[in-house]
Amino acid sequence: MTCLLRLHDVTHRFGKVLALDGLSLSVPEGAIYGFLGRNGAGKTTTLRVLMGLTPPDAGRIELFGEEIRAVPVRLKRHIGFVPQEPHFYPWMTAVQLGRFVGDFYPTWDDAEYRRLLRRLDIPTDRKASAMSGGTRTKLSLALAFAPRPPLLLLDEPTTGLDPVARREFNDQLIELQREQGTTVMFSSHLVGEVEQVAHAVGIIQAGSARFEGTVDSLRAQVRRVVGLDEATEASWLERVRGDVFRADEAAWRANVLPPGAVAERLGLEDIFLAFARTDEVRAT
Ligand SMILES: Nc1ncnc2c1ncn2[C@@H]1O[C@H](COP(=O)(O)OP(=O)(O)OP(=O)(O)O)[C@@H](O)[C@H]1O
Repeated sequence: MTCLLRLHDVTHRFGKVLALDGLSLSVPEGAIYGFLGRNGAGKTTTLRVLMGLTPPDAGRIELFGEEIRAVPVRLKRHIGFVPQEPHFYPWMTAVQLGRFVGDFYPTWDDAEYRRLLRRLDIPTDRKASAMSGGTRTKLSLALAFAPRPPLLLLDEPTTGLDPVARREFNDQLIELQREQGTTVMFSSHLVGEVEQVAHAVGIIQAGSARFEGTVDSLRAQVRRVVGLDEATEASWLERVRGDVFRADEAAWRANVLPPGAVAERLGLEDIFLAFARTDEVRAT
């Protein structure tokens, strides 16, 4: 698997708050990578590091095959970004915004931008201030895809959209990603959404990666062990450490559980909840 982007042990502090705590992750080239974490887990800080807006205190970044400490402007030009809440000059129309944003990108493709506006049903002559939230979010997608960036970062882009608009947005993201072959990193705290769009998933908690892999491997590997009595639980959990919670199929079948215990399969929602409550899952 070729990775377009890797973070190694990246740390960032805001004063006393340790926002990123030795974060390591790998984003496969050409995939949609769902970056899942609770509020405050460190998703936005990670994306800001990748946009070159927040230089990390420590750690290494590998991006487009280069190893760097912080993301320089020349690489930023090859990264598209869709923010949580897009802010446009309210008096500009979609066409005017295209001209404005296009000036920042040497690879801006105006014909592609016009095609995207038509495709996403975005009015060309209406001011941004008169667009609905859903249309503004789609506009930020068109602006992000028009320069055909090899890497696109989306920071909880569907926040504030109703379920229908969210589904439409995500369907369009999947289609455009497929057409252009873009590598996409998509942050969200909505498990169902990540399940819908992502080929690979990274779960971040308190600034550290807790899991990385495909959605299927996440389902196959993570289980909740029930049926342990208190005395067994303490010694057994100590003995097996994290392995059993992240074992492969064969290890599960090899019956590593103590008598009476059962390893339950979980839905993705429950897996995420289990990761969020550190005491239930001993991973990594
Ligand atoms: N500018 C800042 N100054 C101080 N602390 C900050 C700042 N930005 C973020 N933090 C803190 O860093 C941690 C990570 O925040 P971050 O915004 O990256 O999380 P997030 O996963 O994106 O959360 P959300 O889903 O709520 O957007 C949090 O504890 C947050 O309070």
